[in-house]
Amino acid sequence: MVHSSRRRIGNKKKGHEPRPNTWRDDRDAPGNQGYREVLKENEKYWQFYKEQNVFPLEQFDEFRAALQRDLPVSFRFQGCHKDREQLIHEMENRFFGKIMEAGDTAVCVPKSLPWYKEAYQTPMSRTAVRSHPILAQLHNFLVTEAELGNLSRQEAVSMIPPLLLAPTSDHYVLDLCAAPGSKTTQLLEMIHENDENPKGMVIANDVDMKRCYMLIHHTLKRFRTAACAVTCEDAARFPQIADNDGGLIQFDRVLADVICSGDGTLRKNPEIWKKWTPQDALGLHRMQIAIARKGAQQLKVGGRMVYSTCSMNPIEDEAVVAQLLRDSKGSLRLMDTSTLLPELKRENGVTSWKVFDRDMKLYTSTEDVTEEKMKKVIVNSLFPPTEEEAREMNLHFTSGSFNQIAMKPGQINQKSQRSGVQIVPFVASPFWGFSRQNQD
Ligand SMILES: C[S@@+](CC[C@H](N)C(=O)[O-])C[C@H]1O[C@@H](n2cnc3c(N)ncnc32)[C@H](O)[C@@H]1O
Repeated sequence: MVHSSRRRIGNKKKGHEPRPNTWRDDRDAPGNQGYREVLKENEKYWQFYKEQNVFPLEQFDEFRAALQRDLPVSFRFQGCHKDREQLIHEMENRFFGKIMEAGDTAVCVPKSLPWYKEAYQTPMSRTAVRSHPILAQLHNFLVTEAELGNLSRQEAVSMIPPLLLAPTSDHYVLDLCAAPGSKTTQLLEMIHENDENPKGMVIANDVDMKRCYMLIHHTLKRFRTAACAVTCEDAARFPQIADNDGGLIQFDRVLADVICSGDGTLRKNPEIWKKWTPQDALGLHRMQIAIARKGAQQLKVGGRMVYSTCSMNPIEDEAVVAQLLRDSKGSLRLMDTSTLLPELKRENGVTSWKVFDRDMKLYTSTEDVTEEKMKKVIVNSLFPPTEEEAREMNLHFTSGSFNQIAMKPGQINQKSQRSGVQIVPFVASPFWGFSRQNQD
């Protein structure tokens, strides 16, 4: 199934009224105290992350407190909007001065992110913003501009993968797990940045039909473009696409913002507090590898892929990246991304981790598995590489924030030659992408 966003926009009914003056996700609307009622505790979660070494133990209390705080409000002005600077100016003039004059110490003026100057963040939650008299006016301004397609409300970490991919107007981009589409929009903005009719395009794919609908009718409706097609396919089986001359399209950029346990999104998805166990990640491991592998197969020689999740769990991040590197037999390599977005604070990835099941039983290898039903779950690729293998892979480049993979000549599989590919695994926030070939 392929939808052209131009056809969709062309069919838009005349006189269509803007949606109500509210963010789409209304869980923190007055009267709905959903966030408040959730007990922000999960002993297994804390124990699991204490064992994983993804950050120094002395930072544990800070980590815990950060996850228990409300999600900060963040938004970004759309990259290809001609009047972007003027709009930013208007926002600052109309609201920021008034907020500072009010002298309320509990109020924080949104600040531009050091690594993305068109994006803003305030540590205040949406509920706090909406209940403050001046900030509520700012909120209404943001809602209106979002409806008009001039800005996107998006978590700050979610903005990073497209920035790392940095597509240009002639790039073919594959967004393998795209819905609801905040990164798809950002990628589209980037290919439109200096070109109203770019040669390149974004293929936005998601396996979930309802979420594809949401991507088209909620997200893409605000962005007029003929440079996007939406497909509904299992990313692990994404087909090879032919161009007009029958040649197979290879993508310049691939985003693998994969399905994951979402355990880095506790502030946005509080129900995870109640139900999270280490088993969530175990069940997704093979799918994540399959999607990442398909993305790498669709990548052009010299292209770049970002693998990202919204989990800090090494099983969903480093273990997947390590297996992808093993499978690539030298045709992919991780790149040090420290020169990209230099103002972004980031941590090195880990090279060693522990494998626990639902009951926090520790496995050191597949030989520890006694239960028959766990034999398919506890597989070799869950376990950390040897020190030597980790060093050869540059696995430490994978990071609590993100990292890249560069590329050297080689083969991904017997049927496709690749070289010069870059992969950027992105950890601790939500995202990834891929596609399917005719082969296996
Ligand atoms: C983390 S969300 C993607 C967020 C999205 N990239 C964005 O920025 O808005 C993961 C998405 O993967 C989709 N998904 C899950 N399994 C998939 C599969 N096998 N193939 C393609 N998409 C899949 C889910 O429906 C979900 O929309």
